[in-house]
Amino acid sequence: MELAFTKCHGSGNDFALVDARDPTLAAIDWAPVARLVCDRAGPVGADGILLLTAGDDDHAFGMRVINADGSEPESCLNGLRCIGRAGLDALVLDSARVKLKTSTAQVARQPELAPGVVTIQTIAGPASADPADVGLHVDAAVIDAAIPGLPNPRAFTALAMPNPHLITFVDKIDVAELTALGEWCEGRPALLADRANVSFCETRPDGLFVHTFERGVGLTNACGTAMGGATHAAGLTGRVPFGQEITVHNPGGRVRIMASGPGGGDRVTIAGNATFEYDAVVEIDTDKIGPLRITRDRGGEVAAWASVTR
Ligand SMILES: N[C@@H](CCC[C@H](N)C(=O)O)C(=O)O
Repeated sequence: MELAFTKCHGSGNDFALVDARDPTLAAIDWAPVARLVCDRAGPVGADGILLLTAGDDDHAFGMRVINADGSEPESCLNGLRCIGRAGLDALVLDSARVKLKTSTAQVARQPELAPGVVTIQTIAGPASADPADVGLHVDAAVIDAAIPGLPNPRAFTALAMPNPHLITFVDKIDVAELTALGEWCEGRPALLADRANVSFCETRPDGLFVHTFERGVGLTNACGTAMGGATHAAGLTGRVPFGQEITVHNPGGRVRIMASGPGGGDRVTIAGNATFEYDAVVEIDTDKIGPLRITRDRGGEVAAWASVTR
């Protein structure tokens, strides 16, 4: 098939976004396509595929995400900004309810965070520390505590956003340590029914810095559900008050986040870039991907994002 997509990113977390509102596209087995498209040695390279899907009576449109390894997670909040932009543009809306795999989120246009940087706000959740929601085989919620059976003694907070996250606050992020733990979780240990995204976070004067090893992907420039989870975890552990908007820095950029806490239904509100880099087509043939043909260059947006101070 000839696959038409928009290459996009939120904080450097990059995706091939496909308008799959047509039911014939929605029915495709996207796992092998994601593995071909996301391969960094191939013509595209991405952290995942985003599918803009048709809405229903309660939602203007929907989002599916396929990780680079072909697995389909419950959510992706950097991706939701890009899907939000695509859906709002397609339906000529300023805000919308969006259907995710197991939850509902809201998206809305925001003033540009810098000239030429399209900016979208997402509201998602609820964040849950219930171990059953996280797929963590322990007896009670884990909030800033060591997890028996985990090969890392740090104090973690385990959250479902609703995808599974293990979050720890450290003085200085050790990427080798983060990678080792992320890879251990990828091994489908009995402790974690659904694997987990792992994040190491540093506190900063204006907020947090979060680096994530993503389930089904590996180390990424940013992970929206992880940054939202880290802000919620910062509230649960008294590091940042619930209801306060902070800047969350990441290796790919920064976003603004507010975690409501229980009083606001444990939702996270994130505002950040939804940058479209180019539109293109590629031919996909079972286990082969053809050369990339760019149909629209969006270099102006790439440059606008590059000029944003980190
Ligand atoms: N990058 C995403 C999260 C994508 C899903 C994740 N890899 C998982 O498997 O849960 C984000 O921005 O939230």
